[in-house]
Amino acid sequence: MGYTISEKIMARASGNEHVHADDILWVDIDRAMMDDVLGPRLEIDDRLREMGVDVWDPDKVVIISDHYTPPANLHQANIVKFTREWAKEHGISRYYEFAGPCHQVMVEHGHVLPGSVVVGTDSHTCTYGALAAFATGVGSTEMAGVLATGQTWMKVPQTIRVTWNGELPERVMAKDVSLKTIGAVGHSGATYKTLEYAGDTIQRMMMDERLCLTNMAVEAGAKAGIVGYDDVTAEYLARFGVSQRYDHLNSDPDAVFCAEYAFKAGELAPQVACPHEVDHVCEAAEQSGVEIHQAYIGSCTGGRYHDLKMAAELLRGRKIAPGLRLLVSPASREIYNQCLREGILEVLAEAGATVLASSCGACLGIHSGTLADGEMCISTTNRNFIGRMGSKTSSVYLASPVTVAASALTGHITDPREI
Ligand SMILES: CC(C)[C@H](C(=O)O)[C@@H](O)C(=O)O
Ligand code: SF4
Repeated sequence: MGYTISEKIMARASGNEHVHADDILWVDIDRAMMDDVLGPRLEIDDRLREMGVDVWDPDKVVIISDHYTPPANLHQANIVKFTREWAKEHGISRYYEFAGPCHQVMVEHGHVLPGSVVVGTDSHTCTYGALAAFATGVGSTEMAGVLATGQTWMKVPQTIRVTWNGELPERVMAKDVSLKTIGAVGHSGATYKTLEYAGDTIQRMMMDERLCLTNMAVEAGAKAGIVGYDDVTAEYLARFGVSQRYDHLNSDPDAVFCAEYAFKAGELAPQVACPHEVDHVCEAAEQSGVEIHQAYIGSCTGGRYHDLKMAAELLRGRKIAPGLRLLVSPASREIYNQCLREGILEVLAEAGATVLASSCGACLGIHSGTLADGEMCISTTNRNFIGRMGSKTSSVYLASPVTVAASALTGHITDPREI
């Protein structure tokens, strides 16, 4: 019998030759990531003091102040200050702020390696599975235990294999693949499972697109999202000087999956997730009567270089609808600078976009783009829960960057292939 990628990683991390889905194990943590919201300031500082222990290995810890940067008020400013000082006090040199949402900062600074086990105090930590790592979100109390011991217990997840084959049509992106998949699996259909993406469509996807898929695995309830290791992974890692190959990090042909889904990429149309559930998915064209007030291109799932480039290609030489606001937040300072150098931000700004700092702010409605009562937004983010981007009476549609750009042009939800 063969093994899934998750089983292979869990075996290595627990010091066993082989493990199987549903085994409960102690695993060694290769990387612990904390953000400013659920990081040191909550349980963690108190619990470590109570236990009288310090961080087990400061070199394995990364802290990123991203949700509250730039701070919108004194409360947020003091949280960032506390987080910064805590990192210094505990000898954690990998501390970032004003660098962008943590899940982009982690991958573009080489903090995630294939086959590693990563835990983070943010639910979208599963993003790093795009690099064939096993990565998952944990609560602050659990993180305190990890910081004290360098270990945590885990049940080896069963794996749902999602296969996409064929060529994606023009202006259909990973976000559409992700939404279609979550629509089929359901918002709790993958609870405590690994959602593994495979097939030739996925193999052809660049890393920016794969990161969008694994990021949203948790929106189907998954413990982890994962894509097997291949040349795309190797080339991405080469940027950080990683020349080692990890060719064993694919599921064996006879691995056991608890469920399998298969989709044809050629048949996929641009998708939207309607308010207020991520699995409330339909084709963008079916919602063309919905007028919007705000369009948002940003976040750890929709603000990468390829996302902004696709949006700019559609918006070049055009103007957004009068009265509508288009906000753009590149998913990191690196992406911001690259888009600046290549003229992508200029194209977006000339179309009428307001370019914001790289931050989580608008994604969860805590600063720079909070929605007012009754407002409608189309967004490249990953959650459309009630009140997610501001007022409890506002609504959010999730879509790909190119669908958001097309909708910003017309003022209503628009299939980008109509532009
Ligand atoms: C604020 C934080 C707890 C949260 C998360 O864990 O995911 C946020 O990043 C989100 O996207 O909802
Ligand atoms: S960008 Fe949005 S989804 Fe990503 S970590 Fe920040 S708040 Fe969460």
